[in-house]
Amino acid sequence: MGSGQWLLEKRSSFRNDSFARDGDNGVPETGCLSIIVLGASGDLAKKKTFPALFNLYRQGFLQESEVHIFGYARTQISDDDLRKRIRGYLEKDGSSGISEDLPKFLNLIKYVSGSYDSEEGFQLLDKEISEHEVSKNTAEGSSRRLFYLALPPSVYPPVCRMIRQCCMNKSDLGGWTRIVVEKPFGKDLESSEKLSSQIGELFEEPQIYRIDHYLGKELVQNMLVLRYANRFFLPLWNRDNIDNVQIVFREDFGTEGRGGYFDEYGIIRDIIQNHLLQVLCLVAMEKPILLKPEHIRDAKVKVLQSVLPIKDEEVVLGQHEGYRDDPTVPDTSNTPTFATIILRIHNERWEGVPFILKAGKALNSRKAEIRVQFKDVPGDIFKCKKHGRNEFVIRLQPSEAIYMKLTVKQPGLEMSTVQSELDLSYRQRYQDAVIPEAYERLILDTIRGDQQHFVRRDELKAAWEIFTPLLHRIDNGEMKPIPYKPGSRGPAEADQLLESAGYVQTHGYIWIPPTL
Ligand SMILES: NC(=O)C1=CN([C@@H]2O[C@H](COP(=O)(O)OP(=O)(O)OC[C@H]3O[C@@H](n4cnc5c(N)ncnc54)[C@H](OP(=O)(O)O)[C@@H]3O)[C@@H](O)[C@H]2O)C=CC1
Ligand SMILES: O=C1O[C@H](COP(=O)(O)O)[C@@H](O)[C@H](O)[C@H]1O
Repeated sequence: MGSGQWLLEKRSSFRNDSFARDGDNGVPETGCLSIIVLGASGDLAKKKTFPALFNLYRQGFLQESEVHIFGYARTQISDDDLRKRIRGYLEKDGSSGISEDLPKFLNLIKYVSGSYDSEEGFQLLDKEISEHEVSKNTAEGSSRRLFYLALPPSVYPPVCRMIRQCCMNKSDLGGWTRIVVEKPFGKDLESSEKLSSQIGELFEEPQIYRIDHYLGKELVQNMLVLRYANRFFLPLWNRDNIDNVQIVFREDFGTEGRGGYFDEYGIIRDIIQNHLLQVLCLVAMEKPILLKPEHIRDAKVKVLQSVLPIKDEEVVLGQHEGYRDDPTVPDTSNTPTFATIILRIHNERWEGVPFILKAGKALNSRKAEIRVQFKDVPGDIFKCKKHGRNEFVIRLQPSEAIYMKLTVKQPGLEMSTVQSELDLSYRQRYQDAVIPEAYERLILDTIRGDQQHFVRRDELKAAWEIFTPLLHRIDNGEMKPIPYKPGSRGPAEADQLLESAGYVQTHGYIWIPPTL
């Protein structure tokens, strides 16, 4: 077991309550905090992890007097080289005060170089962390160590082993050691379970934060509030009223230098099995007993376990033309860059309602949304059908909004009807609010010990159970993607599938986000 003492998190389930945060239960949440970004030389670290940490620092969540940030990777660079690499990404938002805050933040960052599977580098890392803890006069053991694995999953097992052997918090005086792991967590059920067991032998579940950054998005976090704090939705949210649900992710760019990674995984593993499925859970789950992480995650697991096996005829795969021109993508690649998949939930609430998950790269727009389409009005005396159905749309990005498409009387002397909307556009309604980046919020949760917005092991298993048979059929070449033009809507067959599932497109109506 090496020098690291086995440290269990000293948190009760009450501590996990998202409304019961720092300092509950006698666990000190102040004192030295070391955040270690492993894979600090990489893409995610510079684009997301360090900028999120900087934003937390600027808002006072990371105090200079107690926090230190360490970058760790194999690349041989100096502290200053790392600072230079990330500087441009931190300056990006250009808000006032950045020029004063930036040097102070960069000064908190130290870089340690070492391999991912030998003790030498991790012993050096431990020495640096300990020196920092001592310099802050932290009693041994009361410090907090957060390891963020911004690394390919192939190195998670050796890295976790090294952390465990060399870098754990040394005693049990109320501090903690936590690890954050990125998706994709495995490639199928078997590999994911193997990875879970390997990490599970080293860390307890409360120490493991499996991040899915969609769970940190403002309107994803709003989902349970909308559903359970508003009387209107309660009686409507079921098979009696809802005809179909779409959860859509579109990007108007391709794999952008990540072709090698993407080709190994494809759009289902990259977006659908994790991000869109997590959103589906929040749309479809039953009400949790309480707003505590374990109750919420229990409810999510339950709905995942009620998903029926995917039928081949309810899947359309696509690959955009030009995808294989990327030198890191094999000429014969069968990897989908687009997929529409219908999931069916076998329970009292959702029997017969298709949940249409759609994701694609190199399409005609960038957006992510949840679109709940209601059934036609029975005994329709206004001939509303010709205008389209009621829809409740949650626009996750860009331009966060919640709007409801409904039929109203056309203003004027005539009694005619028209499709309109009730619109809650965030930029207009909350003009002074700054919507935090998903990573920012989730990293703060890891520091606070709140696992509500992280994926539990059994949830991950249930998610892979749904997609593994389909993924294996694609990997074996039994299902082929249809070519589509970059900048298009994807294969026409996907729209046909939507129609056959019952989705009725509203013609002649486009929601235009209001401008100030
Ligand atoms: N980039 C993104 O936008 C997103 C990434 N993710 C996930 O985050 C994690 C990190 O992603 P990203 O930063 O893009 O990855 P990178 O490919 O940039 O890898 C990060 C670092 O890991 C080291 N590394 C790369 N390949 C290997 C390897 N085969 N063996 C050992 N070390 C390696 C490199 O550091 P060095 O050589 O210096 O040691 C590299 O700088 C991945 O799990 C990814 O799926 C999730 C969401 C979005
Ligand atoms: O996890 C990933 O997400 C991004 C999209 O994230 P968003 O927050 O910009 O919607 C995607 O581009 C990438 O392929 C995927 O790995």
